[in-house]
Parts: sequence; structure tokens; C-alpha cells
Amino acid sequence: MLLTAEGDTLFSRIGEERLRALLWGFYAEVVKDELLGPVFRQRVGPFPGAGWPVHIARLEGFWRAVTGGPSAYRGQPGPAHSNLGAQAAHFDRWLALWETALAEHLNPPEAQALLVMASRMRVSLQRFALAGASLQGETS
Ligand code: HEM
Repeated sequence: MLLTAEGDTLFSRIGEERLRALLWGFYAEVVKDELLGPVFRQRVGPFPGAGWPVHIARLEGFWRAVTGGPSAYRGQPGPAHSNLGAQAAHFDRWLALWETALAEHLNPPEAQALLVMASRMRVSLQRFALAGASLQGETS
């Protein structure tokens, strides 16, 4: 899984502490954002309390799993995005904030790798999000 030339993983190059700091830093900006903030506050609650420690622990498990680290993540990212009313613009903004947070917390090679991974994930997550949105439209 995502082995580098030296045989270590992307996760080991980032480290648990930095991954955690990255995620808290990223979501601190997400909740302040005029487009994304309302969606997250409604679903997860007021930052950094309510459901946030659980949400971030789940996200940490997710990123540990996809970067080759030890992880017990067993979630389903697709369905988690299907009833949020998220549009392409939400994903554009999410990725822009992710890029900024990555540059603040990680070295360029790791930042670039996590940006590319999220850009690829966007394709399927956005498909789930838009399908959910049209479903809502049909039933309401
Ligand atoms: C490529 C971009 C994105 C990635 C990689 C991503 C990743 C994830 C992951 C891994 C989870 C946890 C799923 C689970 O196991 O429960 C999650 C949850 C969530 N995401 Fe995203 N996400 C992205 C974009 C977005 C956008 C654009 C929005 C909203 C506008 C959003 C809103 C949420 C919310 C509200 C949850 C929590 C759902 C719940 O627990 O009820 N995400 N995301």
C-alpha cells in the first residue's frame, strides 16, 4: 500500500501527530467557510465539541487506511455524502481548503500526494452527492 522507494508508507512519512493536526486545522477552516460551514454544523454540530471528536477520529482512521497506516476504519464514504445537498461547488471549496491546510501542515511531497488522492476521491463522492440530491428532489 503506497510504499515509497525506501519501503516506508506515506502514513509513516506524515506521522500520526501531523495527520491529526492537519485534520483539526482543516475542519477549523471548513466550519468557518460560508458554503461548507452550514452543512457541517448541521450534521456534526458546533465545532470543536458535539460530534467533532468522533468525526475527526473517523477521518483519521480513513486517512490512515488510505495512506498505508494501521487503521480500524470500516466506514462507507460514498453513502455518507448522499444526503447533504452538496453540489460541485462544495467539492471545489473543500479541495481548495484541503490544499491550503496541506501546505500549512505537511512537506510538499506528502501534501501533493494527499491532494491528488482527494481529487480522485472527489469523482465518486460527488457522484453519490449529486445522486442523493436528485433523489431528494424527486421525493419532495
Ligand atoms: C474529496 C472530498 C471529500 C473527501 C475525501 C471526504 C471524506 C469523508 C470521509 C472519509 C467521511 C467519513 C465517512 C464515514 O465513514 O462515515 C466524510 C464524512 C462527511 N463528509 Fe466528506 N469528504 C469530502 C467532501 C465533502 C464535502 C464537499 C462535504 C459537504 C459539503 C462533505 C461533508 C461531510 C459530512 C457532513 C460528513 C459526516 C457525515 C456523517 O457522519 O453524518 N464532505 N467525508
